[in-house]
Amino acid sequence: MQALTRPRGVLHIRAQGPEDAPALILANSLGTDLRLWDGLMPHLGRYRVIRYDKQGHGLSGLWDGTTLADHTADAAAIAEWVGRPVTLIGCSIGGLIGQRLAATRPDLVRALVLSNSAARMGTPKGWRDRIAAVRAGGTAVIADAVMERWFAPAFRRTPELALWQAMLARTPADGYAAACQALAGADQTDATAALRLPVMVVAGGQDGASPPDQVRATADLIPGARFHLIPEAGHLPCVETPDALAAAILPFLEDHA
Ligand SMILES: O=C(O)CC1=CCC(=O)O1
Repeated sequence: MQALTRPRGVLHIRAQGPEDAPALILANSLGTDLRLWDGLMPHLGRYRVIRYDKQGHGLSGLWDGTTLADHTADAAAIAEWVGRPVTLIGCSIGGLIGQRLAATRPDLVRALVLSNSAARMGTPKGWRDRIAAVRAGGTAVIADAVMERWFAPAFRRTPELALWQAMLARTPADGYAAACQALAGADQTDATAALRLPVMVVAGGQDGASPPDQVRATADLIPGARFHLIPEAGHLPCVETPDALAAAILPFLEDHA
């Protein structure tokens, strides 16, 4: 277990792979911890891969965490700890963190992979409603509805669903609400349109949280961005279709990481 000390708390990180290999940071979605990427890891053996639990999730503490800037500062600290420019692969809010990191600290980022992410996600009212629900009853009360947003019907019939539901239900309400607050205030549209680095964008054809058209629209903002649709995937292709995700992104990583 590894801890990265931040000025006001500690992040749980996990670094794997050859120390001098091209470095990847994997940034999680809302309500998940670094196990999100377990299915993709066997495909990333030739890279130095750093995973982490976002503030308020998994084993990491919660101190700021209510703005996208707070979460981006954590990602920047991890990239500085790595000591060389990284490729950030971000899922959902993790992709928003990547967009902001590339916009504000281009010295730290070689390339970006945005999985099921967009320059702006959801609506402020939608996030406020979700915050109210988890503050009143904990993350367990939204777990059934969120599983429908995360996963395509075929995956929802597997026994594994219960494990992802448990991960969400065990996310502390304060940490989850803080990240929802960050999402409510996040709009990277202009900054993302100004990005000039290699970017690959992946969408899931059955994504109930960030529909493919919205993901595609974000790819269209960025000159030269590659776009790939995984028709059978929902919001978390790294969980549902890790082989298809790897097949899509490995050539990009080979070119740019
Ligand atoms: O839980 C959801 O609705 C999906 C999601 C939105 C932002 C994020 O990171 O996950």
